[in-house]
Amino acid sequence: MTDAVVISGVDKTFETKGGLVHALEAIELTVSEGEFVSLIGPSGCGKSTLMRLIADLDQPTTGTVQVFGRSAREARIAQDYGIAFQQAGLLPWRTVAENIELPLSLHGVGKAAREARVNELVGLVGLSDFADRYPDQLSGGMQQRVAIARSLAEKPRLLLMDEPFGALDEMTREHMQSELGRICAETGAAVVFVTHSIPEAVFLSDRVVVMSPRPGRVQQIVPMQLAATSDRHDDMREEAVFFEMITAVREALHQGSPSMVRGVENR
Ligand SMILES: Nc1ncnc2c1ncn2[C@@H]1O[C@H](COP(=O)(O)OP(=O)(O)OP(=O)(O)O)[C@@H](O)[C@H]1O
Repeated sequence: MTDAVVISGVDKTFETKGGLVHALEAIELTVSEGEFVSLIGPSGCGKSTLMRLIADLDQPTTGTVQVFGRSAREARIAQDYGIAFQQAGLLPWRTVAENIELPLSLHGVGKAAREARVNELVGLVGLSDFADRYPDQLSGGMQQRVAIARSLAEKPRLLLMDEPFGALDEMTREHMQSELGRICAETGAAVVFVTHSIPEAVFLSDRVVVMSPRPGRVQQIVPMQLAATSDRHDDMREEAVFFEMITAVREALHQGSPSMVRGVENR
């Protein structure tokens, strides 16, 4: 089996008018095939930067990033993964259905198969009645759900998700977490997931990567001693072991300075 993501010795420095910003330092991280890994840490610790390096939207200053054994660049060209980032990034002149089917049409999937997949996906994200609307007719949370549906269109082996549920209300958010868990179990996709919510990270992940304040380093990797991600259900949110894992992640975050917890939600 080839690992989904291998990050070795990665540093990232930005040159700004105010001087050098050392965003990431000595990052080592491997995400196995089918594994769900969350990144959590204080605001500005480099979570989004790390995601952008994996997606080849930016390059490391030193070190390497591999995706399914290829360079990040080759993986991007081969479109080995689906992306859902904070900004929904929808095309305003395309309807919901047309946005979701875009990756499929780009890859020559036939009309009937595209329609069937889009129907499935709008149902999944609760937007069946909105398939013909345009993005500016939707709330921010709904736009985010369209972006999630689009990232899933091709059943990718790897999903890169940067706070995809940040704009959703709590009820929808928990629903989407359960759905994402189910989808990943079904498709065997590996996921790298950025969140500010400890319970969200715990509910979804096999392992939670706790990052330090800038320059972001991997401070601790906390394995979730819970049922397999494919067997997790909403009732788990009320179990003692769930709270134990929340405490374990919170304590890992607190290992840094007290300001560590800024930008991290306990809800
Ligand atoms: N293109 C850039 N140019 C200069 N500095 C940058 C750039 N991108 C990110 N940074 C800086 O790198 C650091 C890490 O930013 P990043 O957005 O990755 O953090 P984050 O952990 O995702 O934050 P948040 O939780 O607030 O979303 C920050 O200090 C940020 O200002």
